[in-house]
This record gives sequence, structure tokens and C-alpha cells, in this order.
Amino acid sequence: MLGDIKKLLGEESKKLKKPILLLTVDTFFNMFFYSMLYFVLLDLIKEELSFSKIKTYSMIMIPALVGRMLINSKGYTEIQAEGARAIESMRISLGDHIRNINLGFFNKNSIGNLSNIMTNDLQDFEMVITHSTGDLIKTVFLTIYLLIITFFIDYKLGLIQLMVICVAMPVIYIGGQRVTTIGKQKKEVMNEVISRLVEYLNGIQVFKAYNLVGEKFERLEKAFRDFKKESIRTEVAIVPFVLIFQIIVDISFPLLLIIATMRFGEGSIDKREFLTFIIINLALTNILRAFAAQYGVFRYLKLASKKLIQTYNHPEMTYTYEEGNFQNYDIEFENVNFEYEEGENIINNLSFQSKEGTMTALIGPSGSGKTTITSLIARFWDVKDGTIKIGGKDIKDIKPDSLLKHVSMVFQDVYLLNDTIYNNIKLGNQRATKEDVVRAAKIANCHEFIEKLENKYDTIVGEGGSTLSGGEKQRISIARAILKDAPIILLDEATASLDTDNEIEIRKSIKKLTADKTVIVIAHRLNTIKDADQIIVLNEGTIEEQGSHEELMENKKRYWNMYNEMEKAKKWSI
Ligand SMILES: Nc1ncnc2c1ncn2[C@@H]1O[C@H](COP(=O)(O)OP(=O)(O)OP(=O)(O)O)[C@@H](O)[C@H]1O
Repeated sequence: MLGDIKKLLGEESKKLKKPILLLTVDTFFNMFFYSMLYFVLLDLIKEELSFSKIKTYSMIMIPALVGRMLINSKGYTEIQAEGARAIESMRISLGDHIRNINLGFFNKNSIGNLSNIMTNDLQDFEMVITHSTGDLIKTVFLTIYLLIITFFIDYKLGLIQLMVICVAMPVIYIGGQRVTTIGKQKKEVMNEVISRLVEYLNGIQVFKAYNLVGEKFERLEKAFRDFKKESIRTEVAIVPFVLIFQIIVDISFPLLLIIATMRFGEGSIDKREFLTFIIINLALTNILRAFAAQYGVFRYLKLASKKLIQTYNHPEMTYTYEEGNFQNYDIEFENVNFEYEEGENIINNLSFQSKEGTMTALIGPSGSGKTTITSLIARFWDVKDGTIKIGGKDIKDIKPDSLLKHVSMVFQDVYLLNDTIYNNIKLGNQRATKEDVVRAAKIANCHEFIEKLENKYDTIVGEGGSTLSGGEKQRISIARAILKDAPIILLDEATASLDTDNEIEIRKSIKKLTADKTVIVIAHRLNTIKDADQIIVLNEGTIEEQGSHEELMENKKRYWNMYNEMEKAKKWSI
């Protein structure tokens, strides 16, 4: 466990030493009470117990008690504070780490698992730091300390006491292993619960529209039922082992007393040693019983640190340069191959160049790899082989965060934060002033509708922007991109989901956004890309055709066919 804490907290773990030491000292103070009991019993046996002696013992006890309280509160407060501090910085570093991992990590981890890592596992790890580790260290120190004293009294009694512990420990250890196995299953089910819950909340409109609320709720209910079952299983998994452990410890108490009495009878130990042994045996029994009760919880909490370590071990995307410092913003694909899953090539030996300040339109059937190409330029994923260069520099050499400073993405699925419109636009540039934000909103043709809202720029847009229409959300995301003013624009053109007014407004603002930029646009309608500098027709991750509208029309291949189909459809609709 200490190894896990060191791995996860690094140098920070050293700060835990002092509070754990204080809490251990506090436990030794607890022994003080047993010492008092020892002296009282000794006096009783010697028939020397008097009121004045009890008074003296009490006078010693009071400062000991105050001392203990001070040490305990200092140790407890410090460990809580250090725990909270450590978890706070871990939350940030874990967030940073996950941000820098290839998106494949998100493919392999469900939303439930990711949420649990960032919430429950971190919380469990905080418990490990603030409670379990200290408790275990105290138990180990106290047990060793009491055993040593027993060995000093009589090595034979010490050996028997040690034997009892050696017999009992494997029992609780096996119980702990069961907790680990069942606890893992519980965590899986917990991931499922969160995934189902998110699915249910996100899809509630669709489920209602298709009258699936009952069916989907059944999936959610099943996840809740499974979770309850696994929680009970985890709780009770260790119970039989704790009972056996405690029975062994409990039975050993009278047995050890019998043996101690025999040793006393033989004259191997004197009255004083006999009494000391009884008290130590009593203290040890209590410590071991308490340890058994905590051990299952400890093993369960330990699972969280293993999961956190696994997440940290997932490698971040590598880079050589902190900053891009691009000479220009030409984008170049050179023999690029890419696959999401091993053996399933999505992009096949793709090469093309998009010159600075020009617009390249990607068209092709669904699944041909258009979105994948834009994700590769943003370095959400790394290519399998080949290179993608910006201004002649391989983007694999640039820190992903820095690369994204040069790229703006405007996609159809706009996600707005549950914050004010002002803050949502300002995300594009944190240093922007109020005037900059309003200017960007005006260019993006959203200033007018924002001004009509009751709270204007201070209107909260709801989770994901739920209080705004699709077109309004799009325009805010364009304002954000205008504010960012990045030299490369990756654009997923809006589909027919927008009404004509909205579409005209959006088209106008996109025109302003993309002027003089290197633009890669995923086009869904051919009439919008006639003016593009080049059009790339994709099929199954390869380039089928490439050129300007005029060139492709002359080629009379797929593009020509698609264009003619579109023209025919237009006439029909007229
Ligand atoms: N995150 C992912 N994990 C695994 N496979 C993916 C992932 N994203 C896309 N794919 C697969 O990669 C292929 C290309 O997808 P992509 O989204 O790039 O196509 P597209 O041309 O943009 O399609 P559309 O026009 O429908 O948006 C598809 O077969 C898709 O199923």
C-alpha cells in the first residue's frame, strides 16, 4: 500500500509521514490506560491499593489524556488536510494526464468507468490516505511492540502468542482476497450504473419520443439491482473470515491464560510478569479484533489505488517541442495510414497538401474517413504510419495542447458549458475583453439574438446548451472560433437540420471566420464547396478524386455523378 501511495503522490507522500507518526504516538498513549490498569491490579494483589494511590494515578492520567487529545487532533487535522490537498492536486494532474492521452483511451473506457475514476476512486484513495494507511501502520507497530514485551516476559509465551497471530493472519488474508475479487466486480457494476444513468439522462427525449422510457428504465433498474447485489456481496464477503479470525484470537485468550498460569506455577514468571502478560494479551486481542474488522474495507479501498495507477500508466502522447512555432500553415498528409482498432485500416496511404490560406473540402460516403482526417490534424489520435505536417513540421513532434492553439474546430454537435453565453464565447480566448467578445458575436451573427434574451450575455445556457436552438448554439460556437482567431479551421459543415434563415446566417458567419485561413471542411452539400480551392473525394480512406470543381466536373467520375444527382434532385424539388 505504501508503495501505491508513493507511486501516486510522489514527493507529496513525504508530507504524510508527520501526521501518521502523530497518530501512531497517540495509539501508544492509549497503552497508558493499560499501564494504569496494570498498576491498580498490582496494588490490589499486593493489598496496597489506597485512595491516595488512585488519586496519584488519576493525576498522571489527566495530563496524559490532554496530551493524547492534542496529539490526536493535530495528527487527525493534518492528515485530513494533507489528504484533501493531495487529492486536489491529483484531480488536476489526472485530468491533465487524461487530456494528453490518445483518444483510444476513451474508446476503451466507458463513461461510467471514467466518471468513477475521477470521483469514487479518488475519494476511496483519499480514505486510504486519511484513514486506512494510518490505522494499519498503528496496528502493525502496536502488535510488534506488544509482542516484543511478551518475549521479554517469557519467550515461550511470546512464541505461542506469535503462533496465534501466524495462524489467524492467513485467514483474514484469504478473506481480503475475496473482497478484492468481488470488489472488482462491484466496481464494474458501478461503472455500468453510471453509464446507464448518463445514457438515460442524455437520451430521455429520444426514449420518450419512441415510447422507450419503460424499456430503457428497465436497463437502468437492472443496473441498480446488480449494484445492490454486488454491494451486499462485497460487504459480506469477508464476514466469515473475520469471524474465524476473531474466534481464533478469542479462543487464544483463555488458552494463553492457562499456559501463563502454568508458567507461573512452574516459577518461570513472577506475579508481576503474569499480570503484565494478562494485560498485554487483553490489549492485543482488542487490537487484532479491530484490525480484522477494518481489513476488508482496506482491501476494497486499495482497489481504487490500483485503478488510479493503471490510468496513470496509460502513456501520454509524446512530443519534442513545447510550442509549434510554425513557419506557415500549409497542411500536408504524407502516406498516412491510421486505424482505430488493430487490423482495421480506416485511412489508407493518404497523401494530400492543403496550402496556407486555401480551402480543402472533403466529401465522400458516410464512413469514408472525413471526420477521422480532421481528428488526425488536431492530433486527437496519432497516425499509424506516414506523417502529417503543418508548415513542414511533423505534428507528432508538437505538444498536443500547443498544436490546438493553432486550430479552431467548428462541428455540428456543438457542446456549450452550463455557463453564461459570455463565458462560453470567451472560451475561445481567455484574455479577450468584453468588447472582443461582443465583436466576435456580431461577426458570428449572434449578437442580435443574445441582446433579445432577458439576461443578454449573462444568460445561462443550460447543460450542453439545452436552452438554445441548434442554430443559436452553432453561431455561439462560431463566435468562439472567431475570438480564437486560429490560422487553421476544421469545419464540419451543417447538415439540413437547420432552417433556411439560420443556415444563411451561419453560412455568412462561417465565411467571415474562414477568410484567409487554412480550412479543411467536411462538406455535406456540393453547392457550398464549388469555390473551394480543392475538393477531395474520399472512399474507404483513400482519395478517389482530387481537384477543383471545374477539374472534377471535367473528369466525369464520382464527383460529376454526385453533382448531377444533386442538380436533378434540385429540379424535382422545384
Ligand atoms: N472513435 C472511433 N472508434 C472506432 N472506430 C471509429 C471511431 N470513429 C470512427 N470510426 C470508424 O471509422 C470509420 C470512418 O469514420 P468517420 O467518422 O471518419 O467517417 P465520415 O466519413 O466522417 O462519416 P460521416 O460522413 O458519416 O460522418 C467508420 O467506419 C467509423 O465506424
